[in-house]
Amino acid sequence: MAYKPEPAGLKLRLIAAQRLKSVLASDNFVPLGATDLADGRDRALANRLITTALRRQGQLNFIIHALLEKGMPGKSGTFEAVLRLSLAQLVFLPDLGAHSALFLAVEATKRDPKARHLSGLMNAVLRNAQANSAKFGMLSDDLLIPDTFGDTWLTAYGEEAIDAFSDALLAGAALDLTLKDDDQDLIDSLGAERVIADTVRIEERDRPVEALPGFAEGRWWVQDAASAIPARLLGLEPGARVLDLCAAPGGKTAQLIKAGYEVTALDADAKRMERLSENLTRLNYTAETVVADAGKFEPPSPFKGVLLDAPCSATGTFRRHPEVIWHRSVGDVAGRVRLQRALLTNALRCLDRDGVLIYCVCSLEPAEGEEQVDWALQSLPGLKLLPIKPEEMVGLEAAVSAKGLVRTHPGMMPGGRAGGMDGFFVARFGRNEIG
Ligand SMILES: C[S@@+](CC[C@H](N)C(=O)[O-])C[C@H]1O[C@@H](n2cnc3c(N)ncnc32)[C@H](O)[C@@H]1O
Repeated sequence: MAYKPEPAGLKLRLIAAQRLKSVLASDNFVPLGATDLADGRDRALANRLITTALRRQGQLNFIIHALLEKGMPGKSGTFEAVLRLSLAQLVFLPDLGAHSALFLAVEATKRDPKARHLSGLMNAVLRNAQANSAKFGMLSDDLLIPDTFGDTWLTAYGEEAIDAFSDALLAGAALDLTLKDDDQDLIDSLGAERVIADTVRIEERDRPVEALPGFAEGRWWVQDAASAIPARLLGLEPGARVLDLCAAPGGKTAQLIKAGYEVTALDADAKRMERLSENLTRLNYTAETVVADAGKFEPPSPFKGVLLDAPCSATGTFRRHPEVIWHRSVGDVAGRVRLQRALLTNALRCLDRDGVLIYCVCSLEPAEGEEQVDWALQSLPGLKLLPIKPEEMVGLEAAVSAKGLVRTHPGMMPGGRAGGMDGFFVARFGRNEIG
């Protein structure tokens, strides 16, 4: 049989389709790396196709609904993923050319034994999409945010913020780092800009994180500007014993060590704790590590500080994980709310009489943030609110509410910088005498 070379661009689409398929089936999105696809240009293109398909998921749902009369065929292998990647290219990435989208989608479908019989349908649907691409390209951004969250967010944050959320979803996130030591030469060599406190931001990079200056020497760690806020608000004396509950992979643990505290880092997930240990080793930091359930942990003696970065819906991370807003249901949020209450209750048991407790979540849901504070103040008489003051949040004073709670969202500009930040909620508590 004559050797038939593989069409250029097919391999990257097959690999991209597998990754997208796994994310559609509920995996977290992890960009393709060199081990997935060695060629850097192919990898960049494959990641661009996947991220466009994920960020535009709401609009693609609309288009697919309009084009597939009988809905998505069941048990059809990579058909849906290939279709979404190809629609993303045809409608939203016109610079990549329509021909390759069509031709390679059909080729990719033919190579999947479970989808092969649908190559004609793929061709017909994409031709229809091509004919209507101008119309589809003008679909409303309102489709980008699912109804599950759209209404709550509109009530909580207002229309202007929601528009900014859509922009942020499409733009993705810059790379924020927390510096171990302040060094302007390092910041310059990273091509970074200061954001707030010890957070710097890299807008564009041409290398993987591990190849950036200072990584191997442990001079910084990756941490979104919003995620770096909670640990700064403990405000204890250096040397204080601090318990980091739900600590892995250790971004906040590293900050607590940097602040001079004696840190115990706890997480229920042993594998994630291994990552925490590796991260601390790279940074030349040390902490006591414990693998345990934060809801049941009984420390030998109470801590001056407890930071509870509770498991949550993670909707605030949608700039880097656009899939979360499609994966999470109202029921998921309710389940996280119950877990957070159990963890908060035990966090209080771990806290010294004059201790400080930080509760935070990377969620945009008031149910996991502001409403949890209302619940805690009513249900845990041992807790009192220690309001956070705007002057503790230099460059982000607007994130502090009248009650002294911190709420960030992707429409905010930390330090006046464009590019947004994750959605985060932070509350600070102390102990009541009766507690
Ligand atoms: C938001 S992540 C923590 C991020 C971390 N604080 C940081 O800054 O790098 C939430 C963590 O909670 C952990 N977790 C979930 N349920 C837990 C439980 N019951 N007890 C302890 N850890 C738990 C997860 O394994 C996960 O590592």
